[in-house]
Amino acid sequence: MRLQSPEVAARFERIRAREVILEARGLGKVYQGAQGDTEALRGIDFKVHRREFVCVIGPSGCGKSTLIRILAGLEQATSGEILLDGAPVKGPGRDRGMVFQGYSLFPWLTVKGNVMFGPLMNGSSRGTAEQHAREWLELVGLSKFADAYPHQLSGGMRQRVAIARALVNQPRILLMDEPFGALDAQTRSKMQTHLLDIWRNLDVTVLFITHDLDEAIYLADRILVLKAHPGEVQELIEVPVPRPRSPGQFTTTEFQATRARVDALIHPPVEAPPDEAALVDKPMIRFTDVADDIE
Ligand SMILES: Nc1ncnc2c1ncn2[C@@H]1O[C@H](COP(=O)(O)OP(=O)(O)OP(=O)(O)O)[C@@H](O)[C@H]1O
Repeated sequence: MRLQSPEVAARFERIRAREVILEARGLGKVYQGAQGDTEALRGIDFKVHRREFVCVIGPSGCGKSTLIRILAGLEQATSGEILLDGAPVKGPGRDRGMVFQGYSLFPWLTVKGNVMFGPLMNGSSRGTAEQHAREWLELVGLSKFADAYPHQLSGGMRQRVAIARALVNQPRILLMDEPFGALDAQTRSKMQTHLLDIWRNLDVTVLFITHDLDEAIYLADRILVLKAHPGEVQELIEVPVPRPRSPGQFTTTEFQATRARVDALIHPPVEAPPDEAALVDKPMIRFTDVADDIE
């Protein structure tokens, strides 16, 4: 079945024609610990183009967080390198904005203060920092809450502040590590749509880690599927769902077929161990004497 419509194929042609912003070359990471070494990543190669939205997905322990921490310059690779705009990443920098799952806002600063923090640290005057903070808070729809403190906001609002705080420095790339993972389903869905709206209006490339297949397909141009032990690239999939995206697309053939494909990669069928059939016939241990009638 042909899944990519001519329009979507043409869109990927255009993306590929854009410059490469981020490139991983033979990236590897081995953690050394008292219990021995853990190879978290091995031979990771991929390229991300300007204004592309790439989601990273994979089973627990496949090295997603390690990868994003190396991209952020918070962790050193043991082999290979990361190039941002062609230059090797050697440490943290303003060219990368980070949004994590945990609300990493400063609780003692107001919403505006949190967003102004980066520009002030980078040498902007108070006036300029405040003006930029106001612009970004307007973009994320939080102008009215500029003087509120983080504890006065809902989880979704706090993540919007975190996005404004990351974007105010005008990074080349936004690195997002399960940013909506702690939100309830409804808020999460609103935040996904909100993020797409923001991204559409900006010259920013996004690398977004998630556990959630639907989230990855809804947001991404391409999905980088990793496999675990060690973390290696399994596939880099072009999402055939047209843009602009809307929640109504969740039921489309393209969406469902992509979902089945990624799901099969992440959860390959497991062969039952030879003695599993015997287990099924064993009696269950009972922890209750009450209400046999529920059976
Ligand atoms: N600081 C560390 N020291 C030793 N081993 C580590 C460290 N951080 C991660 N690891 C190991 O590296 C591997 C990859 O971990 P990582 O947290 O990057 O995976 P992940 O895909 O983000 O996992 P999850 O989806 O569960 O958050 C795992 O086996 C993990 O135990």
